[in-house]
Amino acid sequence: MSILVFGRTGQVARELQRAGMVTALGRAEADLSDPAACAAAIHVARPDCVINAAAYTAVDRAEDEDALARTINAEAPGAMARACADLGIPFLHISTDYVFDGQGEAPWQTDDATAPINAYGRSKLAGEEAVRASGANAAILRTSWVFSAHGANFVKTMLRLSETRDALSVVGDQIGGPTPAAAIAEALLTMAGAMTSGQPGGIYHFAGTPAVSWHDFAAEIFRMVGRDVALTSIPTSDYPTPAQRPLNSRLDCAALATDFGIEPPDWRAGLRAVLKELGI
Ligand SMILES: NC(=O)C1=CN([C@@H]2O[C@H](COP(=O)(O)OP(=O)(O)OC[C@H]3O[C@@H](n4cnc5c(N)ncnc54)[C@H](OP(=O)(O)O)[C@@H]3O)[C@@H](O)[C@H]2O)C=CC1
Ligand SMILES: Cc1cn([C@H]2C[C@H](O)[C@@H](COP(=O)(O)OP(=O)(O)O[C@H]3O[C@@H](C)C(=O)[C@@H](O)[C@H]3O)O2)c(=O)[nH]c1=O
Ligand SMILES: [Mg+2]
Repeated sequence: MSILVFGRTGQVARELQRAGMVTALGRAEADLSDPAACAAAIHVARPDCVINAAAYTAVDRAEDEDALARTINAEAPGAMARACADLGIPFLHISTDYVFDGQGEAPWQTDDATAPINAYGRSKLAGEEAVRASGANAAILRTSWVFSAHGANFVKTMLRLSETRDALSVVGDQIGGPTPAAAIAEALLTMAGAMTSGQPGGIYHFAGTPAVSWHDFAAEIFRMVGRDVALTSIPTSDYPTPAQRPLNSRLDCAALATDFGIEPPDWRAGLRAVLKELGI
């Protein structure tokens, strides 16, 4: 099975290249700010399946770059999905917990109403809609709080800050599931195999378990690495950022287990593996 991946340097893109026999297109080969070029790349490659692992992921910056975020996160995936529909091949796309408004405490179901509260989330929701409208056999995998040894993520931010600071304040009222990029790659490859054999896609959730606050995630990072950082749990109101973030990011992952046999990963095992890879 030949799999074409958009994205080469990103967290999930790297893990896809490590886990499977895939052809990865970096920004130089396919720039998502040019949706037609992405569609053309699919027609040239004629793969059995396409996975989009590239996205505009700078949540705060998106507030000022709404149009660019929309082109990359919505128009480009839409064009990719339509190319896959033309070729009759499956398309797998990654979305986010940030399509929800974060109200309540119940884990979000795949068919719960979406209502993004920031520009990144709105661009990702528009991407979901473009993919669903394409007519392709498409899967949209919503995940959250992605971390790996590479790229920019909360684990690496905490480790970096702890080198120069012995006290940190981290929000304790945003709750979600940290998700290892390697587990997302594995899930996508399993889904790609099943969909290439005819299984229908749909919207699915996939996040690490158990759900925690960013503060408790940070505490576990420092506990595992044995760094003595004085951590204070603060409310979101004490950590102002350009983009508003949802308080409740819990994702109900049951459908993916039922339909594809993929269970949510324990993020603590994933964290241990990432710290080992970082040599800590
Ligand atoms: N990170 C997270 O916490 C979460 C991510 N997601 C979703 O998961 C998916 C993968 O995210 P993740 O691996 O963390 O992403 P990263 O932020 O690690 O990487 C983003 C990737 O997209 C590429 N990219 C960005 N802009 C363009 C462009 N114009 N043309 C071509 N490539 C581009 C980047 O390339 P370059 O290096 O050249 O910039 C990079 O390879 C995305 O769909 C994201 O929305 C969902 C939930 C949480
Ligand atoms: C650095 C730092 C962050 N924070 C807070 C800010 C924020 O609420 C939370 C996490 O910070 P980040 O900048 O990593 O969060 P963010 O980049 O918004 O992470 C999101 O990225 C996008 C792409 C997604 O799709 C989401 O699932 C989610 O992973 O921690 C603190 O409270 N103290 C700190 O010292
Ligand atoms: Mg970020």
